[in-house]
Amino acid sequence: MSPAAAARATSFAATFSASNAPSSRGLLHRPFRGTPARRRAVASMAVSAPRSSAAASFLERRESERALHFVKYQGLGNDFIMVDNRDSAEPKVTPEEVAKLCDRNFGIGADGVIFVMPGVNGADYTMRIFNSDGSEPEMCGNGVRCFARFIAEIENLKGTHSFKIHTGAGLIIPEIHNDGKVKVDMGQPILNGLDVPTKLPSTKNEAVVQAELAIDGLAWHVTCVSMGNPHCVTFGAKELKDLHVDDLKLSDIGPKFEHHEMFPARTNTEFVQVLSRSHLKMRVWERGAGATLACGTGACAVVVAAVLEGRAERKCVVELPGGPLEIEWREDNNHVYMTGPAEAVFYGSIVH
Ligand SMILES: N[C@@H](CCC[C@H](N)C(=O)O)C(=O)O
Repeated sequence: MSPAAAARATSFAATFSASNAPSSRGLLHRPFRGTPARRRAVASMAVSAPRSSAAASFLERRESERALHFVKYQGLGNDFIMVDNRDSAEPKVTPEEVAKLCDRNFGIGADGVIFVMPGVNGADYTMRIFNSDGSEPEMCGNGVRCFARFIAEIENLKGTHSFKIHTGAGLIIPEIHNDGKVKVDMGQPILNGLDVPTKLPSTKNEAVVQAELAIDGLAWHVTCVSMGNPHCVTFGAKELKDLHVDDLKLSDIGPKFEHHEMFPARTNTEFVQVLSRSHLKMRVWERGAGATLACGTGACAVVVAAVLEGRAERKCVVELPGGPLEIEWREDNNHVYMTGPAEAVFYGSIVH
């Protein structure tokens, strides 16, 4: 069955509504209090025609049957369907269903689905994320900022807050600031090539720095970094004078990195242009999601790689197609910190 046909065959139906519509209920039982921009975004997704009582009762019935409420969040255009899964240690949606829900034509459309689950090992919460192809990565930087804002919404918390989040990459600590931005302690980068993992030989102690990777007749110089999930960072190839990231055809070249035999767990790939020693521009091809507008773990890996290659300072602004992230790789504790936005864009329910 083609992916399109498979998506059509889904037993899910998603109904979208502004959360202050009369029939909105479940996850968030209160009016949407977003900024005007957020309200506009929500309104543009809502069905604006007045509901007949028959339609209203149909929607009420569908919602009360086995509706799973979600909130769609985005961080620099990296978008996620957030599910409140605090009452269960099992995700409420299967990986196959995730792929259908993330389909931009036949589903809700998203780069992934994120579940807020009960905390373990002393953490406040557990985050599980699934890519749009249904695969489960260890971590997601933009996702964890959305996760923090989503917790604040469902727990009705105002102002600054920080949480201990258990993830596949260990303990991650996001901190919500007064301006709504979220700063995240992303932990220490993993540089040992075998742990990234990559089969490329190490070039600097155990790290893989500026190693050659042959793709499409070019010898790409790559540095491999794990932020809990694997990243292959390149600033160019031997045969290329300068890399202009806007000129790349990511859908051609990205999959060749992602599925290269040197990456046994596949890889995320970042293509980077150095604008200055504190300003980098990148585009990303994500494992399991393809070209996205932003990748938080990717931006962290880029700064680590740029420092290892002597191209940049430890504190940089990283420009992504969806906007900038502030990244710092601190020398004193070896942790990487990421600061950026995250916001709710609309509310809806999935009917099983
Ligand atoms: N967009 C994310 C990364 C999501 C996971 C990634 N596709 C993987 O498979 O490792 C981010 O912001 O970090």
